Amino acid sequence: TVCSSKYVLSQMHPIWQTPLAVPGGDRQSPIDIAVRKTQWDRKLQPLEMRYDPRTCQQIWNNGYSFIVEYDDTSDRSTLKGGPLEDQFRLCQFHFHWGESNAWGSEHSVDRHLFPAELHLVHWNADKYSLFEEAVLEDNGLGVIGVFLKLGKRHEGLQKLVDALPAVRHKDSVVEFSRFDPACLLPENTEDYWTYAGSLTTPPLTEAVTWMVMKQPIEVSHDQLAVFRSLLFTSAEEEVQRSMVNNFRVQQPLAGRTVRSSFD
Ligand SMILES: NS(=O)(=O)N=C1NCCCN1
Ligand SMILES: [Zn+2]
Repeated sequence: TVCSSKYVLSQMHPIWQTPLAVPGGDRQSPIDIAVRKTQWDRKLQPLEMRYDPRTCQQIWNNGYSFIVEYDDTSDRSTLKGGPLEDQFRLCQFHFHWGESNAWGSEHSVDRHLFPAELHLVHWNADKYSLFEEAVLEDNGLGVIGVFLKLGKRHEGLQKLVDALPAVRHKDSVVEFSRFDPACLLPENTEDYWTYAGSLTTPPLTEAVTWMVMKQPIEVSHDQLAVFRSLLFTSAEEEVQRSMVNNFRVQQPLAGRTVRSSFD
């Protein structure tokens, strides 16, 4: 359901100029994952990602992040298993990052923030026929979150990093093909946390089953620096603003349980 609650105007998001909190929303994201309060669910199945690199279409700077978009008009890049009861289609992936390596991720683990976080966004194609439909339903979306930590250069990410200067400004788009998003997953995809949440950027709808990977991937300082060279602003704007700190503030757990697929 679309968040029908009234917005609190007391706080505004620094980038979207929309309210931060969506009270009346009791399943908002992101959250801190307090490990000692998570509950192991031994019935959680392994996640099954089957991505076809040929469905990769383009990279787009939407003025908040850079989005790598996939053709989701058929079941060629799919996600199922884990906590999901249906088959979901990959529609896009994007990242959130900070101006410094000390923060940038949306979720945290025992309050530990990572320099960046990857979101692979999928929608329930068994129940709905378009992303725009699924985004309004409580079982409509499945987002995989992967933390990025500073370390060795990520060879698979480099192809994406090399394309970023072409989408430096808001509203720029560049063709991007044959990119396998599976290369951005950690070796261990069996261990994850899952909870019922929301989108962290508008429309902020409470439609998301989150699956946050326990194991981060490693990227180099130089690769993150290229993320930070992107701009929130379009080429025409007088004042250029660096695309950094594009994460939402954490939201109340509001009594939810975060389950783990591992003990
Ligand atoms: N950061 S997030 O939760 O994935 N938010 C999204 N909002 C719009 C569509 C895709 N994703
Ligand atoms: Zn995101």
